[in-house]
Amino acid sequence: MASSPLPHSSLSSPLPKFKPSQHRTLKTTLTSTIKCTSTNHSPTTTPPAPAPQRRAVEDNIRDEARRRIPAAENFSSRYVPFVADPGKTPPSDESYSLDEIVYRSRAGGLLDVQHDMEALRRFDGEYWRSLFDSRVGKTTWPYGSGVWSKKEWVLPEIDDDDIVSAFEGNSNLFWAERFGKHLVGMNDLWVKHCGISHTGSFKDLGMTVLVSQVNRLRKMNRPVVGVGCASTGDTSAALSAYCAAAGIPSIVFLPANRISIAQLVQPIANGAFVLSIDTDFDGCMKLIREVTSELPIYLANSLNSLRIEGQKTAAIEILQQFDWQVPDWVIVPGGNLGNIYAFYKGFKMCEELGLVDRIPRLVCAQAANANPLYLYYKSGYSDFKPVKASDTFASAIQIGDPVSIDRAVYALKNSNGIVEEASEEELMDAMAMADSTGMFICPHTGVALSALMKLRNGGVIGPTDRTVVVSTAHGLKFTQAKIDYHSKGIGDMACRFANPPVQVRADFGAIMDVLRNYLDKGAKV
Ligand SMILES: Cc1ncc(COP(=O)(O)O)c(C=O)c1O
Ligand SMILES: N[C@@H](CCOP(=O)(O)O)C(=O)O
Repeated sequence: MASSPLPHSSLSSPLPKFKPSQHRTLKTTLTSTIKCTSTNHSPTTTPPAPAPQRRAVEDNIRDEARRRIPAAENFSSRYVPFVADPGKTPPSDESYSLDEIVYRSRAGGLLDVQHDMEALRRFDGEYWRSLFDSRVGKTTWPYGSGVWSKKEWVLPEIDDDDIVSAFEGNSNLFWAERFGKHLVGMNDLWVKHCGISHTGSFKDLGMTVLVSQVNRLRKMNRPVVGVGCASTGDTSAALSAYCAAAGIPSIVFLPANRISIAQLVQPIANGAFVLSIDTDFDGCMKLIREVTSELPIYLANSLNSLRIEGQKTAAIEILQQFDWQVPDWVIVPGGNLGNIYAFYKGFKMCEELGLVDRIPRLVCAQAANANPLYLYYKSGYSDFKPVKASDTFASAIQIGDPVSIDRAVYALKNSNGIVEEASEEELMDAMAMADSTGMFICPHTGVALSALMKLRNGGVIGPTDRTVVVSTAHGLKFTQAKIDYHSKGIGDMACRFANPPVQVRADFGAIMDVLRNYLDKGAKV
């Protein structure tokens, strides 16, 4: 007999209450071997009850988490105004609980999620490294997620039961052996495949956090009837999937005819209310900001600093995957510019909490057709002007007025960072070259790889520098761009690495002729 879907309200059944004396530490199995730096803090060692091999039919991993005795640590976080220039800006006492619905400071600036670093510092770097390492590759709710395995640094106060997760994160850090060796003369080049994920982009990392918090707010009867975003495709895909998983309405504003078919179909399939609007992304962004200030629709773009908290875990994951060794360079394609700051924040927290002793240099890579940050960088950060972004094959970063410009500049200045740009031909050639070495990347990753090639050619990045290129979306979302390239169907582009299929008659002789010709040209057998 088919069972009826779980109504959303059934998720809000009250949690068992525990007396303070029953509280245990974060990861009881670990604490006996890990040093705690506080003298007045004494982690206990009671191991959790082993999970049964077969669950009763009415039991599941969420129930298991409900039975787990919660941690006693008082980790907390709150919104504070984002301070772009600590030297010039006087400290403010403005702050907000994460349970408030607020996206901007009183002065109209960006917000940042600030963690109680003193509380986190009560544990040393070795403690955090071991805790995070112990959670990788498990199915324990919610730590099976690469984001929630760092829960204490993300949203420490959310109840496990409110979390909406697809066990995102833990993405592959791919050793780009052939691309590195043959195309840029490097032996230590890596691609962090954030796009090989639940909805095919890094947006899942931020969206699990934002939608979980919305889930919590709705259980608290806060006025949130739905969640909305403007999108060039990936944000809307992630928002609609996580909202659908939680039974929360989602509303997405898309620039008409400017996103790929694969991206358009994602929110449609996940049941979002999809508005296709006759403007570009910047126009959609302006409209969603106006709408969310009028209606009880929660804003899900990265202007909302909750998103950054999830996205920063990709940086922590990179360090973890290198066994807590710090790479020299990390190259991130940039559009609305939340992600470059997220990477900075993840690396910086690891440094501040003693997991590593330095942070990598960051590179933000933009499409030349949508390059406001690049132009600002080239002006010595003296004169920021939004641009009218032109069409680009890297359509998800066709953004001329990025909301996180201040965050990006902060990240770059504090990591001795660089901004590079790539023309349409450069980014498409880079994508084709990467694909020919066994990857299947998106055009935005092509932008990042072209930046790498330029910085290698200019001698800025050395042959032995350990370098990570962040791949932001799955290549399968951008098949039309690849088809156009490989069929040499792009005006003014040589498409030097095109590999069009050969049309041949169904005839043995004809096929042998074609194959001999191919082998004579030097195909390796
Ligand atoms: C595939 C892809 N790459 C890169 C970016 C740029 O990220 P950000 O807007 O955080 O700079 C986006 C979205 O903007 C994206 O969808
Ligand atoms: N590429 C993004 C653009 C919006 O970025 P966000 O991080 O501010 O949501 C998208 O996929 O929509």
